[in-house]
Amino acid sequence: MIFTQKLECAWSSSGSLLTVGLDPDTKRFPAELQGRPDAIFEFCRSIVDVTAPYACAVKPQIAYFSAHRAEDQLEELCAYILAHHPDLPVILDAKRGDIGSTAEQYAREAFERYQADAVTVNPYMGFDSLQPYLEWKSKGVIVLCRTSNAGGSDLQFLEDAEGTPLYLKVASLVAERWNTNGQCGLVVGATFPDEIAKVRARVGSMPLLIPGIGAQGGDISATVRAGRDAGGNGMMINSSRAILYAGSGDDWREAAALAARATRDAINAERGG
Ligand SMILES: O=c1ccn([C@@H]2O[C@H](COP(=O)(O)O)[C@@H](O)[C@H]2O)c(=O)[nH]1
Repeated sequence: MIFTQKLECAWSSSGSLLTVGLDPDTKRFPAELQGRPDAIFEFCRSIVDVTAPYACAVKPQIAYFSAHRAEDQLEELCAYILAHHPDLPVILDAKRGDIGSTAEQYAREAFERYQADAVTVNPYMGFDSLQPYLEWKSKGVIVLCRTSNAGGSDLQFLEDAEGTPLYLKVASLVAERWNTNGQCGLVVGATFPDEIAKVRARVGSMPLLIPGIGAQGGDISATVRAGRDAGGNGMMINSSRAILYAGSGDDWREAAALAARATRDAINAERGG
């Protein structure tokens, strides 16, 4: 099954647009995991098990694994998710971007080593830098467009001679020229709901990965109003820290599950789902 089909099935079976972000910060782990060599895997595995009923996808952020020489734990985690939650899409947040020959290796890493369903990529080296990912026809390629951080405006808001900002040029390029196989999505931050609406207006029903609710303070209602597609779906709304670290005591699993459920419900309240 190709990524977009898997995502549509997940939206429908879970009734959720929430993506649970896996940003395992070892300093914030509960006491029971401190000092364990497999702590990163065990933390993420538990989080996935307890939040999966409330999620349409999970998004491991690769830096939290590679910084701790824990790529093997990411590999094991992705294999675990595939075996135990086969209907839950895995979006590898790597934000890759490099010349084609190197991109081929990054694509293999994402789709073969980690078996991810989709990967995030940076468009600023142009089409040939994304082509190696697009050759994996069954996989999703999610392109940075209007990122959630304030500094994203430094470049993404630059306008061309007609007054079109760069992020909208990216949205149009992806929708009209690069998405020939229907496998692309865009990253648009929840901290910029007006821009989410402008992107949605340009790209039809293309899936949007929307980080920035929770710890970054993005408004859930404004995000859903701006980003939903004609069918009330179209979004993977990510929350990482607000779910992962909702509790720090013995009840950390239950706290994460409750936070995920509450976030799903807040999203659905606006969506009418
Ligand atoms: O524009 C972007 C693109 C990606 N991210 C990633 O999403 C999560 C957000 O974590 P929170 O704890 O929910 O703030 C993190 O992995 C970022 O690398 C983003 O925030 N903004």
